Parts: sequence; C-alpha cells; structure tokens
Amino acid sequence: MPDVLDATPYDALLLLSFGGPEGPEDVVPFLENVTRGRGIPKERLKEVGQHYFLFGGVSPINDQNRALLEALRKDFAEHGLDLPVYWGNRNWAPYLTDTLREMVVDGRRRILVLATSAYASYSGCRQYRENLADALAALQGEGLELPRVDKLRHYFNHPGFVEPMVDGVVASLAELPEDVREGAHLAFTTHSIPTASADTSGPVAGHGDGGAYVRQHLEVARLVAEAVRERTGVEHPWQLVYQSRSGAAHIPWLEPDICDHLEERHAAGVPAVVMAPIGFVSDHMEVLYDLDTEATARARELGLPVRRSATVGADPRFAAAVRDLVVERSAVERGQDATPCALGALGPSHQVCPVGCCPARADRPAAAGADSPYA
Ligand SMILES: CC1=C(CCC(=O)O)c2cc3nc(cc4[nH]c(cc5[nH]c(cc1n2)c(C)c5CCC(=O)O)c(CCC(=O)O)c4C)C(CCC(=O)O)=C3C
Ligand SMILES: [Fe+2]
Repeated sequence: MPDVLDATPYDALLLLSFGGPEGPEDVVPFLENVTRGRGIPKERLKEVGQHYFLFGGVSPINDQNRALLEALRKDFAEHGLDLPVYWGNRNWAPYLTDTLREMVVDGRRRILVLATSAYASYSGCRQYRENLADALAALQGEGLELPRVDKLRHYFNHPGFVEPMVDGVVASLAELPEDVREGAHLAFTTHSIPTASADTSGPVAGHGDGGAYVRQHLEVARLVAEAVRERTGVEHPWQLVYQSRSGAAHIPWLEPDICDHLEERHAAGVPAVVMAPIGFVSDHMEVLYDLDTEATARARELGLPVRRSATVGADPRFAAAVRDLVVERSAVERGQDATPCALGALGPSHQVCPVGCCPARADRPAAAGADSPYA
C-alpha cells in the first residue's frame, strides 16, 4: 500500500489550459475566442490562422493536456493521493465554464487549479484568474452554489519543471554535429509580452518591484544552463530571447525575437544554437510553428545548425511536481507546516496572488487571489 497523502480541504484538481483547435473548421472561431477585445491587428490574425492550417487546423495542445491528465491521474493513484482531476480550457472545448459546472454537479466544493503556465504575468496568471471569475459568474447566474477556487503557486523553479528541460537541452546538444557542439550557444525562449505588462508582472505596490516575468525566466535559464554545464562539462553561453510577438507594431514588446537573435549569433560567428522554449509547458503551436518551422527555416537559410529542445509536457517528474504542490498547498490551507520546494535564488513563489498582482489593462474581477470577489 502506498502512503496516503492528504489533500484536505481540497476535493478536486482542475487542469486549466489555453485550448486549441482540433480541425480546420475550429481555427477561426478559436482565434476569435482568443483575441476578443484584445486589439490584435487583422493581418496578424490571418497569419496566425495560416500557422494552424499548415498543421491541418489541429493544435497539439489538447492531446498534450490529455496526456498530462493521464500522467497526473497515474501519479496520484500510485502515491495514494485521492483527488479527482478535471480539465477545462480558456479558449476551446472542453470550456472552463462547462468543466466547472460539471465539478459543481459532482459535488466538488474546494477546487485547486493548476494552470499550464509556470510564470507570473497578466497573460500567464491574472488572465486565467479572470476567466475563472467569468466562469463562476456564469454558474452563479445559473443558480448554482459556487465552489471555492484556489490556484497553485507558480512552479517555474520547481525541480520537476526544470530538470526535464535540462535533459531536453542535453539531448539537443548531443544531436548537433560534433564539430559545432562544444561552441553551441543556448537560446532560452519565451512568449514575448508588451514591456508594460512585463514591467508590472508579479506582486507590486510594496510586495516586490514588478518585472517578475523576466526575472523568473532569467532564473530558470540560469538554472538550466548551470545544470547543463554540470552534465556536459561545457559552459555554453546563453541568452533569454522572445518569440510569438503579436499586437500593434507601435507598442513595445520584449525583444530580441528569436529569428533576429539567430541572425545576430550567426554574424558573430557562433557555430550552432539550441533553442530551449522554457516559457512553455508543452510543445504546442507556438513551439511547432514559431520555433520548429519559422526560426528553423531562418537558421537553415543562414547555414546555422540549430536544434529545439523539448518542454516538460507529460513528463512523470512534472506530474510528481504537481502532486508535491498539491500536498504543499493543502497543508498550508490546513494551517500546517509545509516545505515549499524550489531551486535557485528566488525561492518559492507566493501561495496566493496578492491584491493588484500582474495587473490588467482593464479592471475586471479575478478569482483565486487576494482580490477575488468570491470567497
Ligand atoms: C505569456 C503567454 C503565453 C504563455 C503562458 C500560457 O501558456 O498561457 C501564451 C501561451 C499561448 N498562446 C497561444 C495562442 C495564442 N496567443 C495569442 C496571443 C497572445 N499571447 C500572449 C501571451 C502568451 N501566450 C499575448 C500577450 C498575446 C496577445 C493577445 C493578448 O494580449 O491576449 C494568440 C492570438 C494570435 C496572435 O497574436 O498570436 C494565439 C492564437 C497558445 C495556444 C497554442 C496552441 O494552439 O497550440 C498558448 C499556449
Ligand atoms: Fe499566446
């Protein structure tokens, strides 16, 4: 018999993700869901639609979440953690509101949320919390008794998130031609966001100084690069760069873009680059198109050997990390001691997003944080 782990007071875990289209007819309605009220230029939308059509209108993200769901259920069962796991998305079926309704109908009263986004930022945290608030409002409108919803802390520096990425980079280096391997640089990539959003990310107003998005990514990049050096005995120079920029051209977003970075490295005489998408939890469309298709084609034109390393996806170590986070948060909620696990210098993230954390452009209600209008 495995030890029995205690998730009290929680009675369910909700895997909350982005969602993606599952066929050509889904692409346009999916993009409308994503960009409603977000001010994305029409041209950009057409372009992004083409990325999906290139892959038959199917994003890999939903299958990746199905695999993660399986990995979580298997890990929980093997470790005596009796906690049902549900799955809902912000932008495509199964929709968050439908999943939350199902959970309420099943009698779930205390729900813990795992978002497939490891870092602080409006897009990676508060926007998920706004969607939770919208879903709760919808259920309230249906006359349902609302459950209490909490969100797991940011896990960017949890070993179960970092270590699979180290393996990925080591494997990608090994795939490079031997004569360029030792001189290879590492390009850690993440989603570009508006600099205004990056500057205010994380707790602000006396609880930190903003800038958490970049700071957290730099820390993960450093941790991965150091572990790679320990494993390979080679110190590969690295830089944090950005991908998947969207929005209007006159609004500043985080730079440099991965394609410009590859050109710059090539011009500087760097013999090869490993692109490591540390900003993402799975190899979804931003990875498949922006790195494997676009950036890889640019590298080929330059004659620069590149490889792209894997994200954590459904790695059993990531599932174990989620179990660890669930057990930790449950203990905290019971008023017991917990020993939050985190690598590196930043320490474990806050358990509950404080008031004003990762502010939005517009004032909208957000659940599962200190400024939630829900209990
Ligand atoms: C920080 C961040 C993450 C990482 C955290 C997380 O994972 O949540 C992320 C993930 C994802 N982004 C995704 C897809 C899209 N993101 C878009 C647009 C935007 N993303 C933004 C940021 C982020 N995005 C921002 C600031 C915008 C501008 C519009 C706005 O301010 O809201 C658009 C609109 C078209 C475009 O402009 O690109 C699409 C289609 C998919 C699904 C991929 C698939 O289908 O496999 C995933 C996982
Ligand atoms: Fe995005």
